[in-house]
This record gives sequence, C-alpha cells and structure tokens, in this order.
Amino acid sequence: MQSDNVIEVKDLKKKFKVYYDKGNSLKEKILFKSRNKYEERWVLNGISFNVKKGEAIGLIGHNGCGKSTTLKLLNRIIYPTSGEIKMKGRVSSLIELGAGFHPDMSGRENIYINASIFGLTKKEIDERIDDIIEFSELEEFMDNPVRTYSSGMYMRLAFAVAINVDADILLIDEILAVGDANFQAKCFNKLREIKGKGVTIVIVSHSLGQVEQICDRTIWIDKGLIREEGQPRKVHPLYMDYMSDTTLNSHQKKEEEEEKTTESEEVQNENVVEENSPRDIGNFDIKITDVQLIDVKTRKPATKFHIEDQMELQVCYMRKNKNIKKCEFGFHIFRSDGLDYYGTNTLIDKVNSVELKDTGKISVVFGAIYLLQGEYKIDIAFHNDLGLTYNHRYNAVEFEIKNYYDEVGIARVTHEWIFNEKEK
Ligand SMILES: Nc1ncnc2c1ncn2[C@@H]1O[C@H](COP(=O)(O)OP(=O)(O)OP(=O)(O)O)[C@@H](O)[C@H]1O
Repeated sequence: MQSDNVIEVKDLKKKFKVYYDKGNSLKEKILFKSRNKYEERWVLNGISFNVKKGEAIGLIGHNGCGKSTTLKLLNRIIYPTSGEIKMKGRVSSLIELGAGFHPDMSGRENIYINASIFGLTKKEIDERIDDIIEFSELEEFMDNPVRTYSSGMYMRLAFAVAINVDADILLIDEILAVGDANFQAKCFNKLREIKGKGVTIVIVSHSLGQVEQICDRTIWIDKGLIREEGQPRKVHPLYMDYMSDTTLNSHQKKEEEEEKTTESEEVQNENVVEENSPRDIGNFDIKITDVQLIDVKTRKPATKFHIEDQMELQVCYMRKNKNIKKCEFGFHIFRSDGLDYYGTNTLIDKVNSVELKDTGKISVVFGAIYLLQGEYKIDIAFHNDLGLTYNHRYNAVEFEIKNYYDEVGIARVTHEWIFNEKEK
C-alpha cells in the first residue's frame, strides 16, 4: 500500500444472486418447492480508486448503480466477487440507519453498545458520553428505548457516535438526508472539522450540493464502472447533463405523442428553469425563479459583452419557507471549459445578509468585466451562514465576451506603460 493512501481499491467486482420468486400462496410454494433458479446480477464490473489520508470522496450515480454496494464492500458488510480492497486505520460508518441499535435499549445504552462495536473501551466511552449526548441534542430522550425514536432521532444518535469514536476512515451512506436542515448543517460543519484533523471520508449521496460542501473528489459510478472522477465542480455538470439527457430520452416518446395535439409555446426566457431541473440543487426553501444579465449602458438584457462593458446580474427568488428571514447569496463565474474565474458571496464580502421578502430581486452590478474573449457561465446560490443550500443553480446564465484586441490570457490586468531614460 502506498504510504499516503488509506484506501486502495483494485479492480473490484461484485455480483449478486437474485433468486426467482417461489410465489406467496401455499399452493405456489409447494408447486415451486424445488425452484432454486437464480440469475446473476453484476453490480460492479471492475472499479479501482485510491483515497489519501484526510481526503473526502463523494460517490454519485443514478439509483442502483452500485454506490451503496461499494460502501458496504469498504465496510466489509459484504465481500467482493473479485478484486482487492486495502484499508489502513479504524473505520467508522453510518451505513444502515440504526443497524447497530437495539430497539428495546435506551439511547444511552445504545451509545455504549455502538461505540464498543467501533472499538472503544468502557472508560473511553465514559469520557466522551457527554459530548455524544450533547451533539445529538437528545438529552431528554436518552433514557427512552430507541424504538420510540423517529428516523431523524436515530440519525442524530448514530452520527453523534460515529464521529466520536476516533475513526481514521468514516463511511457515510445518504444518511444525512434524514434530520432537519439545521442539524444537517451542523453535521456538515462537524465533518469538515474532522476532515481537517486528517479523517478520511467516503460519502454516498444523491445531493450534489452535499458532496460539493465536503468532498475534494467525486467518483461517478455508472454501469458498474467509474465513468468520471475528479473535482466535484468538474464532474457534477457532466453528471447533470447525462441525467437530463436520460430523463429527456425517457420522456421523448410521451412528448412526441403530445406534440401531435399541441404546438409548443415559444420560450420567452432561456433562463427560466423548470421545477426539478437537474441544474438546480438545494432544499428549495428559497427558490430561484429567474436570472438574467443586463447591459448597464442600455439597461437591456444581453448575453454578449465587450471587455469594457458593465454587466448587471439580476436574480429573482421566491421564499417558500416563511420562517427564513435572512440568507446569504453568492455567484461564481467560470469559463465554458470549467476554468474557475471568480466567486464570492455576501458572507465573504462582509455585506449585510439578504433580508428576504416573499418574492424579491437581487442585483449584482459588476465593474468593467476585464475578461478576455470567450464564453462564460455563472453559478448562483442562496444558502445560510452554515452552508445549508436553499437553491444552487449551475450555469444559471451564460455570456460571451467579444474582444477587439490581441491581449492573451483570461483577464485583463490593468496596467500603465512608463518609458524613461535610464539614469546614469
Ligand atoms: N443483497 C443483494 N442481493 C441482490 N441484489 C442486490 C443486493 N444488494 C444490492 N443489490 C442490487 O445491486 C444494485 C446496486 O444496489 P446499490 O444499493 O449499491 O445501489 P445504489 O447506487 O446505492 O442505489 P440508490 O441510489 O438507489 O441507493 C441494485 O440493482 C440492487 O437491487
């Protein structure tokens, strides 16, 4: 094993046997008693990746692509058909919610059982039980049997234990989808903290926003193989394009039929994105309803600018959750090939948070753009100060810079030429 790796996965393959149903009625069961036929389902067809100490990896992919299977193989809940997994250090996991809990025992007793499964001694658990209970925010329910807990409470308890067992590697499966938004944000901050201390994290999630908040690298699994791997910002747009194409194909037939009866309406505004568009992620407590770029000089919507023009980004939103009074807003400009140009938000800029109305508009007026010729995209996001995403829209607007000069690079650096005679 290479010294800086803590996980090495080599040509991992996994097949399951899926047995045909023998039927439910007594007659069927007797008739098909000897029916032991099964089919072999290959879920992983040879995946390889390494993870370094302190790295956080997000596994993404459509339903049934094998993300959870990969995580279970890493956790040795199941074993590979072939291939190799090498891991260095103590592993803690949040894979099956409440799997390690005994329903009739209290929260407190379950902390002892669960933490001891992860390898802590009673003395070690005694020393940290207060921290675990405090993090779970379940003080008043600690002596109730966990069968009386909601799934959100299970998650709080499981998470509080998993992050307090001094693991070197933490495996998390979609579990953070359970629980309220503020607790989720608290968990993410905790994950960032423990990652900062060198803990390696592998997380399975359908929430690309969650992966971006915590992960250095995304691995996209498709048809049992790694389809793409790299920085979340680079892989996620490819994944979202793929997903929207797939959805498009499955809806194509239906649409073709519908086309016969209705003529499609002309699209008024390119930047209005339908509900559940794969370009949008977040919990949608605040929803982006419209985005456009305005040419400051003409006050008209525009998508083509000259290097010295002034642009204004206008974003309309709708507040769906009236309990949210304030939030943060940010934008991020990328060149069309993904090159990161500039991003900031109200927190970084230390300006006031957005005072939300039921519907509202935010404008960002840019100075001279100073970008050189090319195509650019802007991502925008509403989030809270803990990083919880209300609505992040990838590629919210696209624009083109036309340049009549021959400067090279990505942006103009303002400068002055001074020519003097050299003093003797
Ligand atoms: N024990 C099992 N026996 C048979 N088939 C299984 C078993 N476990 C998983 N599978 C199958 O393997 C495939 C991959 O499952 P897995 O849970 O890894 O997918 P996933 O990518 O995590 O999906 P999701 O996003 O829906 O959670 C699925 O088709 C699933 O039905």
